[in-house]
Amino acid sequence: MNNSLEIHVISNGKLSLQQFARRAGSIEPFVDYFHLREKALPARELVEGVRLLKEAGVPLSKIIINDRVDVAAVTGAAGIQLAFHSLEVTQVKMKFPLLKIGKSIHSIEEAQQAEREGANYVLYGHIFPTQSKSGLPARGLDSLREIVQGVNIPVIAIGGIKPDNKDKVMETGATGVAVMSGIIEAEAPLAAIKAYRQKED
Ligand SMILES: Cc1nc(C(=O)O)sc1CCOP(=O)(O)O
Repeated sequence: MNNSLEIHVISNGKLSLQQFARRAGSIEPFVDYFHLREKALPARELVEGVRLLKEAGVPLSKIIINDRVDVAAVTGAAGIQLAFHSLEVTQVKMKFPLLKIGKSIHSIEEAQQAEREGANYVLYGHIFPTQSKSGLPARGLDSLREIVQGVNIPVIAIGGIKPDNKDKVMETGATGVAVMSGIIEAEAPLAAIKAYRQKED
């Protein structure tokens, strides 16, 4: 397998943790990172979610927790995905220097600030129209390219990314893509992830 495209798969808050873990386990070799993004769940259930992921064959080195630094810390997950309402990158970095820190950003200024603060990568979107962000205009490939050229850390693109548009995303210089509905909600997640991995030679 050619792993040049970094693929992040994000939970959607709709599947049970058991379902998410089972599907994650079935596609684990093809995925670089799994994000546990379950805004409605309390910390204790998120910790259980990490346990289920590990049981399904997903190593801690591939698990990123959304927002909840406490959950990342106690589980030993590899990373944390911070949003605008989360703790600041600098605060997290000071206490947890080994944690991989991703910051969700929506402008070039936010991207550059995240880089200055020590984020390991930024997540930028939404690039294409997506049901997850209906009503908000998509930011498009040109603005993604501007972000990529404006920082020295990896940029992961998110929002409406499908097998037939991921090559255009990669052409901007983005390091990878993050996908919610296109993989984990697919009827056949394994076929779906393989479609994202095609034509990468
Ligand atoms: C979780 C999330 N964050 C976004 C952002 O723009 O920051 S877009 C998004 C949802 C992406 O879902 P899908 O892959 O199904 O389009």
